[in-house]
Amino acid sequence: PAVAAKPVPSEVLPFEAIPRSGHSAWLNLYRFWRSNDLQNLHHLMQRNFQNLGPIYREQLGTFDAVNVFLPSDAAQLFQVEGIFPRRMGINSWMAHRTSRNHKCGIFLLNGEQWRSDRLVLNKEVISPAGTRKFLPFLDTVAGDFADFLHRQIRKNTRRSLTVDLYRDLFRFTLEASSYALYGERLGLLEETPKPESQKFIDAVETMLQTTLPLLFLPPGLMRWAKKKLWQEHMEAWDIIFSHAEKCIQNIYQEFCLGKPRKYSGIMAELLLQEEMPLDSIKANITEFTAGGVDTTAIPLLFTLFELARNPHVQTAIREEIKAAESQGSRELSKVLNSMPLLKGAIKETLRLYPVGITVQRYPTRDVVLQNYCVPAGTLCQVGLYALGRSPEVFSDPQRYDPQRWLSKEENSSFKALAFGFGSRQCIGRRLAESEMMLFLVHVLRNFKIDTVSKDDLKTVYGFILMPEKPPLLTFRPTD
Ligand code: HEC
Ligand SMILES: C[C@@H](NS(C)(=O)=O)c1cncc(N2C(=O)c3ccc(Cl)cc3C2(C)C)c1
Repeated sequence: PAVAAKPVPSEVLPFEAIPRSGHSAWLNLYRFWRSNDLQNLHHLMQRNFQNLGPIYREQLGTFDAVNVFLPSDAAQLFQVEGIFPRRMGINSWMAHRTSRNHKCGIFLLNGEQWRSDRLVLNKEVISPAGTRKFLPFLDTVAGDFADFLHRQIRKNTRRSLTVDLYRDLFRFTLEASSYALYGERLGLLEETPKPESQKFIDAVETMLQTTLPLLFLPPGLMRWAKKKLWQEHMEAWDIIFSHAEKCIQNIYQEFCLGKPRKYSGIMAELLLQEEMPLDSIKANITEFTAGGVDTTAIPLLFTLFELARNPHVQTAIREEIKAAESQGSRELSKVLNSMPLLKGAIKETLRLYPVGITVQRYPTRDVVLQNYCVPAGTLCQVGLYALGRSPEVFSDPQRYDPQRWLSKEENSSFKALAFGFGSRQCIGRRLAESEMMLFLVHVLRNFKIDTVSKDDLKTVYGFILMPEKPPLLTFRPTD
């Protein structure tokens, strides 16, 4: 009998055939440095996708990655990430922990160590039950911020306030996340905040800024090639760790003197549970303290700007907030879940301004991306900036339209990737989302927000995506 002809699979192309950006690895790195182009990495990736197509390979010094941006390819990477998903390590951060003999938090851990810490932390930091417990703390701080703005306005004769909110937003996110983590107020929203906390905020910014130029260098080289930068980086880390150490000591001492009877923050719960050694709790709480400042403040600034230059969207969200509140004061998590448009605004901000511009994975087995064979162990990156602004993925991508997330279609299908995906996604996701939503509920209920410039904000990449110049915003009381 004739053998049935087997269907010919459209043959998968070899790995070496993937289009490449730039030239040799070291020449590329040199060009980046000389042209200070690292801060435009997100724009360069977008241009490479436009010129080379939906997949391309990039070599920068020792860094060698396959870049994709379509949701279907992100889904493929999720399928092969395994039970210990991995991102590229950060040499300068690891070097600091080793030299000071600090333990690493889950961001820097991998394998079994990562998984065992992550599973314990999930319960207090990202689970719905854990989130419900710290929501009231965030709500208190968001309310205090609205009062802080009212106090500033009363100082003016014109009953309005035009301000660069950049520094105030950093104080808000540090105040809010510290309250959720330690159950303690830092007092950053009062008239004279303690200089020590401002020093911490500045140290986080310096650390993030100095991370980028060191990112693509092997440890040995980075100490000598960029001596001054290296010292600045180490000093910033030492300030970060000493601040976190002080907060942790305070609560640990109180804990030893008598176990708190009611919920008093994430750190206290971790101490009570005794499922993690103290030095691991410290390492992770330090990551959360430092990781909870810029990452949440900057998207808030972008959201305020977009609501200021899209007054109709701002009004629609204000109506949604009033409607949600008129349904009587129910539990905070229920109130937040009855504001889909506000949630959509957060998603819209993170689509256009993704704080982390890529999600990285090492496939645990060979995977086919855009019909090319990508071997297991190859560093792959999903370009979130290109994804969020691609007309192939979002209709009318330039338009700030929270409504687009209310339709079933947009929500699923690997399009909202700003917090990553799977078991290794951002553990601070619920903390960040809740902080931003509660902040906007209190601010939008009390103030109308305006801005003069309607032009797009230029963005720069400094290990986090931020505005080149912070926008000037005007706040006027609504009543
Ligand atoms: C309180 C701490 C905290 C806050 C706030 C926070 N992050 Fe994270 N984020 C982390 C930690 C810790 C990790 C590493 C998680 C891991 O490796 O298990 C992480 C990882 C990530 C990742 C990588 C996820 C992946 O799948 O690899 C992304 C993307 C991310 N965060 C985005 C964000 C965005 C966007 C915001 C704010 C709008 C934010 N983060 C705010 C702590 C935070
Ligand atoms: C910006 C984005 N980059 S990412 C992870 O997507 O590549 C990101 C997202 N979520 C959290 C962070 N963090 C920080 O900012 C930070 C500072 C100091 C320390 Cl000790 C730990 C951190 C982490 C990694 C938590 C950074």
